[in-house]
Amino acid sequence: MPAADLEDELFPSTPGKFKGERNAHYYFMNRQLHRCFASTSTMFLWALFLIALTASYLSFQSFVDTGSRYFSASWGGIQWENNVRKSAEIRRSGGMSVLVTGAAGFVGSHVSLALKKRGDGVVGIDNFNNYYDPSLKKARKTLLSNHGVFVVEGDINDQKILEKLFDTVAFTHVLHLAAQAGVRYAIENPHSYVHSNIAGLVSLLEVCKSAQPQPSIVWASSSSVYGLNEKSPFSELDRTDRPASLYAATKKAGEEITHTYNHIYGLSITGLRFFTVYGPWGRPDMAYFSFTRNILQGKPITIYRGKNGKELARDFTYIDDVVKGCLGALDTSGQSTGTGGKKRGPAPYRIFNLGNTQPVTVPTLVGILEKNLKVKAKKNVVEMPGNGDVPFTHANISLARRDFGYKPTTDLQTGLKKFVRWCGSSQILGRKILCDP
Ligand SMILES: O=C(O)[C@H]1O[C@H](OP(=O)(O)OP(=O)(O)OC[C@H]2O[C@@H](n3ccc(=O)[nH]c3=O)[C@H](O)[C@@H]2O)[C@H](O)[C@@H](O)[C@@H]1O
Repeated sequence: MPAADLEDELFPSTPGKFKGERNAHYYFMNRQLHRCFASTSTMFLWALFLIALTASYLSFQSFVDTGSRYFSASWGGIQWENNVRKSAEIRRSGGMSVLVTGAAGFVGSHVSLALKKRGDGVVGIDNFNNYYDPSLKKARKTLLSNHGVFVVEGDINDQKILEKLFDTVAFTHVLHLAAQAGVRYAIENPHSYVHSNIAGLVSLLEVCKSAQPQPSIVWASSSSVYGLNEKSPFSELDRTDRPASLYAATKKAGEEITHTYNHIYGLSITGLRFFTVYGPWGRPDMAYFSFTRNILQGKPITIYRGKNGKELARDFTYIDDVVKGCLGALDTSGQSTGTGGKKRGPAPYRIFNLGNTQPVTVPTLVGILEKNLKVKAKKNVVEMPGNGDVPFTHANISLARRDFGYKPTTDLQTGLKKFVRWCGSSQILGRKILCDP
């Protein structure tokens, strides 16, 4: 290598260095231009190369997406459509075809079964998330499938799947139960509440408002919307603007959002405020269920206590009573009035409490479990952490009684006895997966 070149390599020149020497300056400019062009063309080639690389990556991605959609789609296709249509078939005069969201959930599976048994058409949708053991949800799905109810695996945030369902079946009703449940979990995972209870709800309502014909909608609100309300029993006319948890706030938001869709698009809306629903096939995250499991496993349970040592109380409501309430609400929902996404007249907008009207304290609940399980609980009594709980709930149910004859008949003693029996039965998951040590 010539010395000058070597020098250039070792000490890269700057324009200022050669200012006084004309030749050297030209020589230098030449070299710079040459370099500049050389580097521009190299850059150009690199750019071309990168563009080609990106293009081939994108087309590969779209191939993979199309391929995986084609090969692994859990919905769509002739067989799938046949399953949906068959499941939605109405087998009684004056019957309904109902899309049940959250059908593999606790309340969803019970109501789906009850609808099917009386001859209504039912199609379920559920995202089988892992908020609690999804094997319980799969087991509920199997139970439903054995009774002719098809449950589609999908998320209510996916409007395409919802549109496909409405393209396949002209649902007369939607029973919307899919939600992120649980009061205290909102501290850990606030976004899941917004995702399911707000975004998911809007996604569903968007599809319902455009459906031809529009379905009537019955959906699950919650007793938690009463929040810090102290007036007892809770009436639908009481204040619900002081939620104590994000869960409650999203359910309250749901009541407002559904009102908007009723007002603008003429969707018939019925919101049901469930009061701590319990029973067989229930949710393992709820106190009665987790207490049962811990007592059976010899583990301690934590009992929360309110201010000044006051015992917490809930208007625990047995699942069969809630099922009757859901059927009553569906039967009396009235029709939506919109077509082509436009309201043609006023449509019903209703809200009902579905409670038991007999609040029971948490220590009493534990006592009943101990009696049924024949095991003493190891109790840790602690002050209620400020994570969303309210001290008590108590439903006034006169509206639901007046409008569809809602009348709960199962007290906590009887209901927990049935739950414990379910837990102990061998042919189902209850004892094996969820209750056994
Ligand atoms: O009524 C409702 O709307 C709500 O009812 C239940 O919420 P919650 O009443 O809090 O039911 P549990 O989680 O079973 O708790 C029942 C009672 O046991 C207490 N508890 C819970 C857990 C625990 O470890 N210890 C304990 O003392 C709670 O503070 C509460 O007073 C459901 O989990 C919600 O999804 C539903 O919306």
